[in-house]
Formats: sequence, C-alpha cells, structure tokens
Amino acid sequence: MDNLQVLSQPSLVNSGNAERSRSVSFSKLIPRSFRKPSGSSPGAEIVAGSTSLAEGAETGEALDSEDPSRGTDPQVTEEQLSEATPPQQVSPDLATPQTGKLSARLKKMFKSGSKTPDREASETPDSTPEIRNDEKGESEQHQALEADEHLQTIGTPIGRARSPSTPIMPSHVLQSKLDNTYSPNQPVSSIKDGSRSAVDRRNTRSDTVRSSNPYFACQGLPPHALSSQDFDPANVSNSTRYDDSTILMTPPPTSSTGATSYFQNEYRNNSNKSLNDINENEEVEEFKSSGPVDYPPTPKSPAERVASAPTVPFSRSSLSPQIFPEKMIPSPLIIVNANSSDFSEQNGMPPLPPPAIHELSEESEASPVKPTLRRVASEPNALKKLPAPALAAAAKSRGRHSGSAPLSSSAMTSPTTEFPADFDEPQRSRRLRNKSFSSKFKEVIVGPKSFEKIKLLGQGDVGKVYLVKEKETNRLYALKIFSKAEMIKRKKIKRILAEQEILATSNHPFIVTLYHSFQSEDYLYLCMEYCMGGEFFRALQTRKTKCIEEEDARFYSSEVTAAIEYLHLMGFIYRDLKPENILLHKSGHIMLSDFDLSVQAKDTKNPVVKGSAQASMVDTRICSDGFRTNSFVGTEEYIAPEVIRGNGHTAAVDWWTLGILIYEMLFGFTPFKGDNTNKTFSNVLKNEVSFPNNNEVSRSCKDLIRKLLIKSEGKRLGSKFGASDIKKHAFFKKVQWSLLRNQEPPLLPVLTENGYDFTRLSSNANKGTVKKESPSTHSGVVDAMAEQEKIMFEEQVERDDIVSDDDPFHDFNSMSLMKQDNNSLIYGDNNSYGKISYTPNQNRSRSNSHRFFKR
Ligand SMILES: Nc1ncnc2c1ncn2[C@@H]1O[C@H](COP(=O)(O)OP(=O)(O)OP(=O)(O)O)[C@@H](O)[C@H]1O
Repeated sequence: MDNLQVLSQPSLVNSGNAERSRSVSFSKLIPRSFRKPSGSSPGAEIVAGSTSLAEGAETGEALDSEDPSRGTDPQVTEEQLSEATPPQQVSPDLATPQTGKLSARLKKMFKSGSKTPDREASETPDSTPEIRNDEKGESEQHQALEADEHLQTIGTPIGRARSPSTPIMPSHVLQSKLDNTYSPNQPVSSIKDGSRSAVDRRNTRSDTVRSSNPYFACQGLPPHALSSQDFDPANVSNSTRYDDSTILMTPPPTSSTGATSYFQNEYRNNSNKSLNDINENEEVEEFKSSGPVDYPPTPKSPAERVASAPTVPFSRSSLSPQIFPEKMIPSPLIIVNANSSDFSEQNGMPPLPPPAIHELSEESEASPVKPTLRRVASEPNALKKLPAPALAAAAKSRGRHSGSAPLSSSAMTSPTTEFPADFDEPQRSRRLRNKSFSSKFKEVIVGPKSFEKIKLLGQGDVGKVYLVKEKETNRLYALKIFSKAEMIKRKKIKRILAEQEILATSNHPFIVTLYHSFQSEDYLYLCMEYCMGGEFFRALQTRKTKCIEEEDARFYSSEVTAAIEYLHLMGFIYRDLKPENILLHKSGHIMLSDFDLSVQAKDTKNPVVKGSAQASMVDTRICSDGFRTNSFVGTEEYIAPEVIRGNGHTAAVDWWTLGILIYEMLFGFTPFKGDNTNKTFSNVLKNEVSFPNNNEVSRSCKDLIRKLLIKSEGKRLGSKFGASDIKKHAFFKKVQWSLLRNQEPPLLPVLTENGYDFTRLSSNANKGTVKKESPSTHSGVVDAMAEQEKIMFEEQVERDDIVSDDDPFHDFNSMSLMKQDNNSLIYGDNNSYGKISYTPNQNRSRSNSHRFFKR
C-alpha cells in the first residue's frame, strides 16, 4: 500500500480560480518592497538577499532546512505571510542619469517610443499588491488591441509578461484565436479545445522570478542577508523603509561626483537584490560614471537612423581622460571625425587633416558629444572615404589597438583609397579567441539584413523572439533580439552575456543551437535553431487532461535530465526549468532554451568517476562543487526552498525543478501552488509533496518525485553524484541513456495545410515568399512596432574589435557557428513553419510501456 498522503487537490481549485497572471515580474518588486525613506538620505535603503557569495562559496555546505542551528529558515507562519503589509512601489528613476552612455541609451529608447520612466512611475499603482501583476500596468497600453479586449471579456489577461517598451500583441495572435488549430506561439487562452481551464492554467502560472525575494520583503531580512557593505542600520528605520517619496521627487544631481553618489545610493536602494544583481548594478555604474557626456538626439525615422550612422561629430572637450583612457586608442573612424590636431598629437599620431566628411558644427561645440566609436565604424562606406593621412593614422592606431599589422603604403596613395582586404583582419577581438567556444565559431557572416522577418514568435522578459528566414538559404531561425537600452535600463547586461556564453559553449542535441550572434548599435541578436513545436507547456495545454502518461513523462524527463547533466558538466546551473522553457523541435525531441537566469560556477571542476568497475558512476555534482550563488531567481511554482530562504543555492536547484516538472507533466498542476506567491512559498518550505488519488502513477515515479522534492538540498536526490543519482533511479531503469536521440518522441508537431514548407515550394516565383503578419487596425501600436522592427532588421553589425572596452556590451561577441557544428546535420534542415497540431507518434514503441494501477 502506498502510504501517500492524498491531496484534496486545493491546487486544482486554485489554479482554476486564481486571478493572478503568470506574468508576475519580480524584478519590479525590488524598489517597491524597500521604499526609500521620506526625507532620509538616499542611501538609507535596506538590503535583501545580499548574502556574500564568498561566504557560501567558502563553506560549500549543503543547507538543511530542518537544521535550526543554521538560523536560516525565517520560520514564518502562513498568517504572517498573508498579513504582511504590502510594501509600496518605487520606480528607481533611471531615466534621469545625467552621465555616461546610459543616458544616451535611455534617450534613444524613449525617443523610439518607449514609456518614459516618469510615465512609468506615474502609472505605478498607488498601493500595489506585494507581487505586482505586470499585465495590470501594461494592459492599459494595450487596451486598443482586440486580443486584450477579447480576453478581458473572459476575465483573463494575456499570459506572458511583456516589457513595458514593447506594447505588442501581434496580429497572428488575433487571427489564431479564430482558428481551431493550435499554433505553437499562440496564447493558450486562444486554444479552443483547452476551453476555460486552459485559459486559467495559462494565466495562473506566475512568470520567472528575478532577483528580489518577496518572502524577505514582507518578513524582514535574516541577518545573514545583510552585508555590512550594503546596509547601514543607522540609516534605516522601519517607519521610513517603505517611503519612496524622496527618490521619486529628488532630481539626480548633475555633477559627475554627485551623479556617482546618486547612483550609488540608488543602487543601495536596489540592494535587496541578489549578489548577481548587485554586480550587475556595479557594472552599469562603472559605465555610467565615465563622465558627463551628452549625446545627439536619435533621429526618429529608421531611414534617418541608419543614414545618420557616420555623422556623429565630437568635440575636443569631450575627450576627457575618463572617456578616452590611455589604453583605449581611438579607432580610425573617430580620428576622421575629429577636428583636433591636438588630440592626434596627444595620442602620438600624426596631425590630422580637416575632417573629410563632417565638419564640427557650432552646435556640436556648444553641446559636446562623446565620439560614438561604433556608430561610424558600423557604416561600411565610412571606411572607404577616409583620407590617406587619416588612414595611416587609423592603421597605426588599429595596429596598436588590435594587434593587426598596419596598412601598407600602397594602400594609402589615394585620398579615397579602398581599404585593402587585409585591413578587415582580424574582426574578432582577442576576447573571443580566449573563450572556450572560440574554436566553434568564426567571424560573423550574417547581419540583421540577412534575415527576413516572418513573425513574432514570443516575447519574454527582455527579449523578442522572431521567426526569420535567412534570405540566402531560405532556412528558418529563431532570432532573439534585445534592445541595448532596455538591457541597460533593466540592468540585464550580465544576464544577456551569460545567455550568449552558455548558448555558445553548449553543443548538445537537447539544448537549442546558437548559429550566430551579433550586435548592432542598438540591439543584440541571438540567432538560434527554430523549434517548430513551440513550448512544451503549450503542447501540454492542448491535451484534454493537461497532462501526459507516465511513459511519455519518462521520455521528456529523461531528455531533460540529459540536458541538465550536460549543463552541470559544463559548470552551469540552469535555474529556470519549466515547461515554458522546454521547446519542441520538429523532430519531437526537446530543446532547452532561455538561459538568461543560468549561472556558471567559478572554478569548474572535471567530473570524477566513482565506484567499482561494475557499478561506476560519473560524479557531475563535483563540477560545480563548492559553488553557491544567491540570486533570487526562478519561477514561482518551481522555485526551490533554498532559493526562498535566500542563503545561497547550488546545482541541486535544477533537481528540485525536475521534480516539479515531472509532477506537472503527470498531474497537470504543480505541487505547491498557493493562492498567492507567499502562500506558494510557504507551501514550498513547509508542505510535503502529496499526490492526487485519481491518477495512475507508479510507485517508482512518485518515489522519484518525492526524492527530488526533498527540501534539504543536502539530502535531495542528485546531491551525491549529480545526474547519475537520478539516472539510476528505478523510474529510469529502462531508459537507454546513450540512445535518447534514437527514441521515438511521444508527440510530433505536424504542420497543417496552412503552414509553409520551403522544401516543398516549387522554384517558381512564389518560392521563398512568406505571408507576413498583416498590420492590424491599431495603427499607433503597429506603427511603433514597425518602426522598431525596421531598425532591428536594418542596422549594421558591429564587429567585436570596434566595440570599445568601456562599452557594456563589449563582451557580446559577433560570431557565426562553423559549418561542422551545424546541428541541422543531426536534425535536418529547418524550413517549415505554420500552425501545427501534435499527433501521437505511431512509430513509438510501446513495448516497454505498461499501465500502472493504483496500489
Ligand atoms: N528557438 C526557438 N524556437 C521557437 N520559438 C522560440 C525559440 N526561442 C524562443 N521562442 C519563443 O519565444 C518565447 C520567448 O523566448 P524566451 O523565453 O527565450 O525569451 P526571454 O525574454 O528570455 O523570456 P523569459 O521571460 O522566459 O526569460 C518563448 O516562450 C518561445 O515561445
């Protein structure tokens, strides 16, 4: 008899009734949770979750929630959680920094149609609930959209969080509502067969949690979470903690010193964030403090934007040592635009002739601007127009800067000489060559213009993902595009760099392949394998029961285990496993995506083989042994207890999330979901997992789930040898781990007749033509989106060696995958898309499967 506690299924009830959208953005909670004291000094904010990484890393100990001696469990009652006064919101006014590139980025962003922070602040609800529903604020912007109106009539907002600057509901979503056929990227709310419960499920799922720990927001912080560096108790009183009036009303100082301290204080205000985020802030701060620099206004139309690329003048006065540090020799293009022989001399270069292209205007003298290193360089013709002496200086400078040979004298005979071919060498910066993935990649061979946008696939927390067709090959890709200004504003620079690094480093059949990555002046691009099957979450939702059979769950969980094992071997902790981040390739196999929350262990170690010759196991846990990180990240219903406790977590969080995932696949809901976030967290910390009694799930499966959901990470399955512990569990007994790719997937995404299959299209005039999204009648929003997309798909690639060292995206490499690493060799070319349905795979052998009866 299975001694299971039978659940009366409150979760099912909750999931049906809860009004919350799944798109809660925790990152916006941070300032709200810890408001700036009225009239107090700006530094008087409390710090949460700022446990020193070193502290945890040093000990490397596993945490035990049941061990009171550690003093880490806040021991909070449910009442406390639900009664906790909702802290109010403050929006750190990032629109007003007076210095550095940040200011320019933000200006650009606001000019291109984003909300101003002021507006954002004014839109902030007076007394928001503790966990803000992003949709609430954003829906105001989107009310004009039919989709929202329709969804409001059924009482549900559209599910996924969208960034405030992108109030978009693509027309294909509207269209898809009318269609019975499921489209992988359509909201579940529009799936007819899913009926109301599908809508509810979709909308009761909370989104990815990033950084601020709302648990601590209402509980106060445990002492370990306050680092002395960030928290000065003398400056904080409980009565003032949640008052943000000062920060909203006090304009930031204009002097650079004042600005620096203002930003420091502002960071302090945000310092309840995780350590990762604090580092992120520091990174931005460094960037911002590069001097009081103003930027020219961004032209409004895309045509102007593109055309204006080489026209940025600069003034001598802007060349402060701060901006042009010794080590950073200006690129040749800067020299061309300079009207300063002094400057050339200062930098050991021959005097320059008068500018050949753009005269320094009076206006620009009056309003000195920082030379925009990359803008000019991104214009291909700008190079060709260089006068010979400038070219020589440029070559000299370049030689010193990147180590390449200076130009030959023959290349400098004509004032308008073409650049010799060898001048383009090397385009890869030294930093790319030093990366572990450098041999997989070569110089980027594509740019935004190489792709034709087909449709918006999805929009996550910070990025927009487009289905695109490479013009030259007709091959389909998923192109994830991030706005740099948005990344700076949201302090996500490190996250995107981590995502690029992980995608570029990985080479695994169950991890989405990165083919190209590059940046333009305003955007960052990740060009990935297109997964025609869309999110696994949606495949689950299209099923009547919202769940799958145990045999099928075994298939998906084994592939997920293999992918996580690989990530752990590489020293990465994934941290955001959930059905939304598992994409289905058209082959039906899974592909993990979305690595912006992942983190790489410092000092990654090699795996170790342990045990006897007969029963040896590879210890993958050791790869990140001793590494603890303390960010408050994850997805509410998937978050592990140690993350909620906030005193550091390890790779074991991924095994916890695997347990939740298997549970959700089998039962259609997650095990700890509560009426609100705090209740969910309280359940995670205190409740034991229980199983509904109306589901036929084997003992071994329940045992696996229970062992993965052990609250003490030191006792959790996987804590001894990592993935090997999981792989040898009885539930996976029959799995052939080496042949996972040869297994027949349970569900196959199949293209309906409306789809596009480029291989089947004949070579007539229609070949390669795709039906693009038709503009909707909501012209304002559509115009803004079209404007933004035009820029996204028109800007020039900025090569690595052109991006200056002080640029926050300096480490975002522009590169293309070498042919031999092309995963299409494994899966076949990706050239069809459209509405799909999932059909059970008839080829799938059921010989191993057997029905389980309740015992
Ligand atoms: N390779 C891909 N193939 C098909 N669709 C994709 C692909 N990558 C992303 N998508 C779609 O785009 C959506 C958003 O992508 P993603 O989750 O990577 O963005 P994000 O900004 O990182 O989101 P999050 O808020 O979850 O971090 C996904 O949910 C998925 O529907």
